[in-house]
Amino acid sequence: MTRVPAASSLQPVPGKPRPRVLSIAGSDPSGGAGIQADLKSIAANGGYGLAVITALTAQNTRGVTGVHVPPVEFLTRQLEAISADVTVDAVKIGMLGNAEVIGAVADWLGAHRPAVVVLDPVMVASSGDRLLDADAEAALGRLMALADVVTPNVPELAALLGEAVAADWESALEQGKRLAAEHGVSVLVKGGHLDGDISWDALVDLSGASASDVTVFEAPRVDTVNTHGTGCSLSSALATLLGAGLVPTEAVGAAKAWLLEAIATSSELAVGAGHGPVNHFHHGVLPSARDVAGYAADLWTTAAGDLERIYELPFIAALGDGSLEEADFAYYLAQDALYLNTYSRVLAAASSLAPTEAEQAFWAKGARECLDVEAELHRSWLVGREVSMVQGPETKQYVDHLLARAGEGDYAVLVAAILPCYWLYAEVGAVLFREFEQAGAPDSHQYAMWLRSYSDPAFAEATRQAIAYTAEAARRSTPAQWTAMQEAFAHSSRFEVDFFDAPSRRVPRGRA
Ligand SMILES: Nc1ncnc2c1ncn2[C@@H]1O[C@H](COP(=O)(O)OP(=O)(O)OP(=O)(O)O)[C@@H](O)[C@H]1O
Ligand SMILES: Cc1ncc(COP(=O)(O)O)c(N)n1
Repeated sequence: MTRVPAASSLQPVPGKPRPRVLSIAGSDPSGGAGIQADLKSIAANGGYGLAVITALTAQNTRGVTGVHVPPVEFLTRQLEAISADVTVDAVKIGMLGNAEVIGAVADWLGAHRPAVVVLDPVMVASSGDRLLDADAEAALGRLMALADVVTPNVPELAALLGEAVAADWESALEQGKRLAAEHGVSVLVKGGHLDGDISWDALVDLSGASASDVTVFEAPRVDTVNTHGTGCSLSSALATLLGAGLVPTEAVGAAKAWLLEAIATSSELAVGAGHGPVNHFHHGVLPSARDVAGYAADLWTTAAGDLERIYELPFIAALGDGSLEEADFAYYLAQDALYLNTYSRVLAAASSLAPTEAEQAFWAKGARECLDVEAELHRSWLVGREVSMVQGPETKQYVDHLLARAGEGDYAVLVAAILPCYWLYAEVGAVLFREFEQAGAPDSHQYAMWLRSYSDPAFAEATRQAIAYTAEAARRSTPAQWTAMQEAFAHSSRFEVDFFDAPSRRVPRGRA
């Protein structure tokens, strides 16, 4: 009977379907900002885009030559048509034009508020043209009360507070904190309009979902004129990622990373002679959040073959029934301790490359725990035993592989290489422990303590998280990266088999 299930119980279950994201904004016929940018941004980030148009602009990359706001009754009719039929997961609000439009959107939100509301308080285009009547700025207060996150740029921040425009990043951030406190809303302060080599943004998060109230995001400033629609694109990506279930800091981090690449590759497009658009589809259309489960399932297919081989190893059979020679076990644990020391450094490398704070903290915690386990192995098992502490060939090839992937600096590929150690250990540990219990958990079993440590629920939970992060990295990867991830995972998975087999193959046999 095989002990390898068709799907691991640690795999992520299919997540939310593709989030349905509604943009309520103005039209930009040049396609770089407004509704047109929003729909591209939503699709690029894995959402399904809907659009209700508040206003038409006549504009191109050089500026706005006209604004037409259709009768507000028709705006309400569009909004009602959507809510009568579609469940909206997230809404992004952009250009509103005048106070009457703001009132209509606020009324609709009051009655049909989706779970996520991102408000980009568009006032003036980057060309300097007004997109909101000056006397309507105060009316935005009503909408802010209905939003989860407001995303002002530096001039908009000043206008919303009735203060002078911040001259530097520190003052802008202070204004962001004040705006958040005044309106009880999270604020994403955008520093795109400031000078300097770094383009700063910060999330002042009042949702309680983040580790801290203020998270600062920095990115290199791209030297380009193609910044038309960056604010529209960022807020739509944010709404999409929040709609997919990411926590606010993760959603901002992922949206900003995506936008940075879209700005950096904008010269691939040749649209207009002024401030050109960003390259929304630099990595194509992302698979939906639901597809994360598919990536984990693909990796499992690779791991399952190796797991089958692991269960057939004499070492595992003897470990399971307690008949394993002590010298073999000691050899295995000594190699494990040696392995864990390097594995800890590799996890620390993953932490330093991680795209989100949650992942950074997760891998750093793992790195720390490896050292604790290594120390415990020395204290409890290896003390007093005559064991060689020289890396065996199987250990060496495994850690060399991991260190090489860490050196390459690609987060997605590195976590794919890291994963089999969590996953296969958790699976093997759970099966051996279950069989030990089924055999009546005999007191005479020499390795019961080891079996218990790897069937620990906390280790299973960490494994579940590691799988989820790797699958999420796969979702965001390019096809070439995904191939490299599969390769890195397959190598590590194979090295796991060799690692478990090493005690039986070591030469000379006898004492460890
Ligand atoms: N040259 C740049 N290089 C890197 N990131 C940038 C650059 N310009 C803007 N950004 C980023 O783009 C996002 C939008 O910032 P910005 O402050 O320009 O907002 P905005 O004024 O609302 O945008 P828009 O240009 O659409 O009006 C922010 O995340 C900002 O950091
Ligand atoms: C319809 C519409 N909505 C928003 C913007 C702001 O974008 P930007 O400041 O990049 O011009 C715009 N120009 N047009």
